[in-house]
Amino acid sequence: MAGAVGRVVRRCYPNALRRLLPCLYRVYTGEFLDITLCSTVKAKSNPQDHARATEGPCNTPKPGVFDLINKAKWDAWNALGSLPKETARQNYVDLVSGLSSSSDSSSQVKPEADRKQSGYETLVVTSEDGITKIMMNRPAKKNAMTMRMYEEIMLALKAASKDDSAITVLTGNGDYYSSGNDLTNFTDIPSGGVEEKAKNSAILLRDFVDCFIDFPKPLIAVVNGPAVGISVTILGLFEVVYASDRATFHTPFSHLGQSPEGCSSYTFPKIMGPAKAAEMLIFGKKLTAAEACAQGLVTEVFPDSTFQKEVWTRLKAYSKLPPNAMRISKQMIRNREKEKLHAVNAEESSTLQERWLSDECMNAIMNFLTRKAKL
Ligand SMILES: CCCCCC/C=C/C(=O)SCCNC(=O)CCNC(=O)[C@H](O)C(C)(C)COP(=O)(O)OP(=O)(O)OC[C@H]1O[C@@H](n2cnc3c(N)ncnc32)[C@H](O)[C@@H]1OP(=O)(O)O
Repeated sequence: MAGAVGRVVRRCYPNALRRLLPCLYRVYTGEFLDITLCSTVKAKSNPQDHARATEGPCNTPKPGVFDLINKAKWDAWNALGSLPKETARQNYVDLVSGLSSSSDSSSQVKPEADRKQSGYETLVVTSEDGITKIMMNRPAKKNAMTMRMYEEIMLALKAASKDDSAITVLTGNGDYYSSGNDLTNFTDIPSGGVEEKAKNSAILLRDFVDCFIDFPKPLIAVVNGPAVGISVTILGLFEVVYASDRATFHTPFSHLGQSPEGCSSYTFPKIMGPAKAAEMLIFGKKLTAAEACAQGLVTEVFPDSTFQKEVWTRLKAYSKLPPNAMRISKQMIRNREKEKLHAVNAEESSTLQERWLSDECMNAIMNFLTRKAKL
């Protein structure tokens, strides 16, 4: 496989790639590298430096998929790879010093005044008025979803499922809701090569979508701007989707050599009928908010100028409804579908694992990374 891809790369991108992406070039041409730079950058301010500093490279079995907290810790520890112990120790000391000074200052704040949950790097999570709001927070990158963001959304959902809020909201900071999967995710190749990368990504994708399938409380998407890829497909697993009239809905999987995920191969035909679903999922037709609403993917569209005000007023009213009644009603609507959704998720994830290794997919990603293509 690596040989075939290498031939395509050598033929199509002989100079640009050598100049722009030396790491990627070596990986795709078969000279697999341990890209320690990526691990080192990630290791900065990472609590797992503690484990790395005291115990050395990751040496314990990977926790199960539902053990989210330990799995996140394990992934972070494992990602540090061969970072020198001394560097890991120093990073850990820096992190802990930073934490203790910030906790000193937060003790000055009245407890009820600050409901913001810290510790997230890619999200802002707040809990107020019976609503937990999970906001994707990489506005300069159009809220593209990094591996870390997937992990953090899973942790935030897990926490929201147990907190005292009645409803949970996912939204984006800035002009985009989300541009979908961060395409640079594919450049951080482990020592096992692209096959291992594809396998790990498929596991993460499956875990991520499972969290939405199993989420027990009403889940609301506040789509503040354009939405692409996986940020669109998972909308079929939300109870309610409110959109600004600036939002668009785009699933360009064929353009990227990929295939649908987020259970959309099942939920979209159910929601909008097979013909409309095919236009989106096979041909990558981009829908306006009004079109998405007409097809049942979006609940209601609001003018952008009044979007936030109108939506949050509505949500605050909903959040005062009896929470147990809302959970039970959600279960009744969703539960008979759950088994099917988990099976669809497993199948979509394993199909994508193969797609990511295809020349079609690798070429599309490299075209984006070398600035030859945008959606
Ligand atoms: C565990 C793995 C699970 C994978 C699940 C499978 C998921 C599949 C998908 O989600 S498929 C969809 C993937 N997304 C894309 O292909 C979008 C790519 N981005 C674009 O085409 C454009 O950036 C845009 C149309 C979204 C916005 O264009 P524009 O308004 O001109 O802005 P910029 O392009 O200048 O973007 C600003 C800044 O953000 C970076 N960026 C935006 N989106 C992504 C992205 N998806 N991945 C990586 N980087 C992204 C862009 O490069 C710019 O960065 P810069 O300022 O140049 O450093």
